[in-house]
Amino acid sequence: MISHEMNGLYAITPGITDTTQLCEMTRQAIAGGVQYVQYRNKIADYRLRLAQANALSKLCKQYGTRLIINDHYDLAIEVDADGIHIGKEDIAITDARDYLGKNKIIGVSCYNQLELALGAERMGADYVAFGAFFCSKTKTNTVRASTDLLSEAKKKLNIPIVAIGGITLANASSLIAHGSNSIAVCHELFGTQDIQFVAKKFSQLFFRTEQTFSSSS
Ligand SMILES: Cc1ncc(COP(=O)(O)OP(=O)(O)O)c(N)n1
Ligand SMILES: Cc1ncsc1CCOP(=O)(O)O
Ligand SMILES: [Mg+2]
Repeated sequence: MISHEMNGLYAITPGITDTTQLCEMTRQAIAGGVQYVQYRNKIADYRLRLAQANALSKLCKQYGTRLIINDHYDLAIEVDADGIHIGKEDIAITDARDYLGKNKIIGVSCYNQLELALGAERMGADYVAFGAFFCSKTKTNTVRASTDLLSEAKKKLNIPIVAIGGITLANASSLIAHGSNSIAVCHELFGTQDIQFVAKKFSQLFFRTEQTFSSSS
């Protein structure tokens, strides 16, 4: 387990087959201030996943942005990504750690369950993710998480918290204010004409929310 400050915008890539387009969209997101990129593609076959993950790995290394691979620990190793994100249908945390080693990031989906998050932390997760907080256009089979859960989790966890699911520029601030260190976004970021602009707007929310906190405390 590595100790790192997880902060800011976490981009979840859209499931598209055009690798050049995927890289250009991701490059724009990084230019707008994205701190973490998650390669998530549920429709690609092995060859396309490998090609896309390799291309994103090169891109992220070029800009010093962390790349997380969704689901596939073997792909993360293959492309020398910074870590993986796993959920309830994926590899166990302890097995992932054995394969990836102590220097890689392991993120774990905890849906709307604090108990899962406490267990994930004990097993060596580097961050936990809660959600969906809102209705997601990207993933429909989700459970709903609340800001109360975020506040409770903030008190009990020592590792960073990521919020995900239907997050927009209009609803993100309340998640940050309730203790989310990072917000993971797909549609609101990649479904727009000006990805760089939207990424910048999301990134500014962190700065503003933190400023509001420190000036009022
Ligand atoms: C940051 C982040 N949080 C949650 C998820 C969802 O993971 P999972 O439950 O394994 O579902 P899939 O994404 O695999 O459909 C995530 N990918 N990233
Ligand atoms: C992977 C995942 N897990 C819960 S919601 C979601 C999708 C996030 O994408 P969007 O920001 O478009 O809702
Ligand atoms: Mg998964």
